[in-house]
Amino acid sequence: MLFFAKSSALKQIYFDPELNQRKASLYGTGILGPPHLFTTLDGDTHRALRKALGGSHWNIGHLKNHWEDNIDDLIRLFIERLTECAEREETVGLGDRSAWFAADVMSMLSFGEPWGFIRNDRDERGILKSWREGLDFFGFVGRFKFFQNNIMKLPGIGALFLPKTTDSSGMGWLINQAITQVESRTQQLAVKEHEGKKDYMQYCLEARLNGEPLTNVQRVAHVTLLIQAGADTTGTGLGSTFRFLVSNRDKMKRAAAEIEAAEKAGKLSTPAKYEEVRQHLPYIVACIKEGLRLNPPATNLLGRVTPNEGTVIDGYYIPAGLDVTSYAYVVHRDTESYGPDAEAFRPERWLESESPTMLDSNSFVFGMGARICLGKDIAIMELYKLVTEVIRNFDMELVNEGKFVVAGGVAYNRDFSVTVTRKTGSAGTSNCE
Ligand code: HEM
Repeated sequence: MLFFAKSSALKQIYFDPELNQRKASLYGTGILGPPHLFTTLDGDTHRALRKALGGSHWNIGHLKNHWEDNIDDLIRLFIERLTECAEREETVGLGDRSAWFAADVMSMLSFGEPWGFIRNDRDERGILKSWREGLDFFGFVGRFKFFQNNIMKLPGIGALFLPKTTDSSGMGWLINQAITQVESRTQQLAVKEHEGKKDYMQYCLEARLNGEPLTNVQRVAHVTLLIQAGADTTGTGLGSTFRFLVSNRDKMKRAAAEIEAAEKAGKLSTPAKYEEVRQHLPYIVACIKEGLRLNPPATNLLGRVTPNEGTVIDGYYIPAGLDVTSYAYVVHRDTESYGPDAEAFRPERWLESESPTMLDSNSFVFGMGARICLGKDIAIMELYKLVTEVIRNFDMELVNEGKFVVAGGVAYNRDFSVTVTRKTGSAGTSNCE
């Protein structure tokens, strides 16, 4: 695989239709069931599937109209739990807690109700722990095709490594839930139309691929994908943004001052709405962009295959049939795009830039082109709102910076913890890990 480290290669790799006719095989198709959007390699098949499953319900406008109030409820609960931590003077595992929040949002969007990560103050059913424990293995199998195509297919061997739907926790339980919920909703729909707000499982059940409903296995694969793609990715973006701010006191001070000023000017609801953050809190938005730039949660090799006649990327001729990729963690540190201090957490760069749209268009956080993340607007809404509300309500002191861990193409924050003090009302520092 050829790896391109400069922003200048991104558009050629990810927007050229010829290059996007095929994803590279290390996307690991087939380890956990049938190909879904992310693991479908062929460009035409992907296009049809994306047409079937995409739509305006993924856009910010729909989220604002249909889901923002529900996300607000989860944010209130998050703040309530954090306040209890402050009162008990405990250390808060803010990296994990952020991932719990994102997992609650995704379970709510997928099935209509959150699974209770925040309410019950825990990694519900050990889903995130199980996800993280599986990453190295899935990374290994995705890259070592011989193991995937031969060893994994030996009788009884695959079952040794893969989650089981009879498991009472972890990924096995998640898949079991997807199967159960898809089955029971399908039975309900056979009797009467879906009533009330449509969740994302419902969109999946209503999707038509070339005029036909998805098969049952395709439905289950996509419902499972919603949680897998949207929980620990957004959770990592949240955790990293918090960690960079807590570790850079001057930046945190500026962020807090911006929120306070907007609050005094009467520009913020409680919790702050997405649109208010976008319009009135540019520094908070810049902090989030900078956090995602330095700690991109989906640090995968997003390989594409060069076409039959070969191609030119970033001035180099690349022959046919080669895997080519960029890599967010590295391309986000390209000094030609971000300047000599590209390694530094400096949100100001997003505000000072003479060409902010160029900076935005070089961002590889969510991928690019036809395969760009479908859940981008969901993630951005969560980030804007939760980062604002936590900083608005709490002073935080770093206890343990922890580690940004990259495994199997995604990343998470391990052992990042803080103490929190409520800004208004009863103060206290706080061990809610
Ligand atoms: C900060 C959070 C997130 C990051 C950094 C992220 C990043 C990415 C990246 C890099 C891709 C792959 C692009 C490629 O293969 O070229 C992707 C695909 C995808 N993401 Fe996200 N994502 C995030 C949140 C979400 C959320 C909340 C959802 C909601 C379900 C989601 C759903 C998906 C789906 C369905 C795909 C496959 C799209 C396709 O191949 O057509 N993601 N994401």
